[in-house]
Amino acid sequence: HGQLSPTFYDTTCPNVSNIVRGIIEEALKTDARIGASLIRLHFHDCFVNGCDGSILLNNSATIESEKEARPNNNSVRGFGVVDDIKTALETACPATVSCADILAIAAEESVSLAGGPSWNVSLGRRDSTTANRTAADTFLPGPTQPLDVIIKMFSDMGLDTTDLVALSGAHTFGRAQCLTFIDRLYNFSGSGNPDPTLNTTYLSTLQGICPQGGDTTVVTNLDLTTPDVFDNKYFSNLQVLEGLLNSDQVLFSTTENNDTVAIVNNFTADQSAFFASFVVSMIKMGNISPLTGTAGEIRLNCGKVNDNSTASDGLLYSSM
Ligand code: HEM
Ligand SMILES: [Ca+2]
Ligand SMILES: [Ca+2]
Repeated sequence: HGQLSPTFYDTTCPNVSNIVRGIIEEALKTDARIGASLIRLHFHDCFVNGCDGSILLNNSATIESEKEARPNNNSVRGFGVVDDIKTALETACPATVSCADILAIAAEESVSLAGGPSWNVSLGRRDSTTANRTAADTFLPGPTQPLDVIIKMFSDMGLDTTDLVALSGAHTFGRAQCLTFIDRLYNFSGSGNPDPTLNTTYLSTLQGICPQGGDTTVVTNLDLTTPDVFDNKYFSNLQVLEGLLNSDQVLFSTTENNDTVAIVNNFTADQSAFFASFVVSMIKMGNISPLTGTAGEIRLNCGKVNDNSTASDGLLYSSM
């Protein structure tokens, strides 16, 4: 994927990163969670037909929006901020920066604004003219899926176990709804009991937030220690059985012969090792099947495919 390059917009939109950063900074003033929501959009874009902005398309006559796929529906958020970024970029550099690249840049700026690493984002992706809801239902991992299945889903995307553990570290910030982990609190794997790999104090806290028969759309912090800071506390939480999702805790509590435990221990002991791996893995994830060159288009509105008939319609009518 040598087609992508960190200097792609250097002459056509030299300020692109600062513009994206400025809008996220503004949004963070009223929504501490927005950075987390934005990086998740990039992940859910890249795992479905590659990093092509497909997740941003709304339903239309030709589009079955990925927004309504099971892992996304009533869950992914941040579309308004993406639109604000797009509007600002259309003013600064019209028809130049793709929506797929906006997600990649927003992911990096969000991590860096939350205290995590900065990196040079590879750029030059173009936007799809299609979406694939079935692929979103198929390829996005779920919080109750077994570790071996999640490992396989990542390896199908060219991401190894180190990438999986590093990228899971994005759960160092952001929120999750009760419905994504409530089985761990009352009826783990149909046992009628809580998950034994859940710290009992944390269990009581979570039972208070998510009572049986209560509103399962209530959200809580993915990282109970530093909920809005991008750091390695996510990994130390796993060591004391304070991972929120089953898919988080199994990285440490797995009884299979997986190398994820050693990686969690390494990232707990050494935050700079986590940051370095995270950057490598984000660049790898951002390289999944991009559209480049003249493939796809630069969408003018991230929610819909360009209407290429408008110009010729105008000509048609004026000549009549
Ligand atoms: C390893 C497999 C993964 C699973 C099973 C998973 C699952 C989930 C679930 C269930 C939620 C909560 C959704 C909700 O309650 O509405 C969530 C949130 C989140 N995920 Fe993941 N995730 C995974 C990997 C990743 C990766 C690779 C990233 C980014 C690199 C990521 C970033 C996030 C962030 C930042 C949030 C919080 C979003 C917000 O607050 O709006 N996740 N994830
Ligand atoms: Ca996509
Ligand atoms: Ca944190």
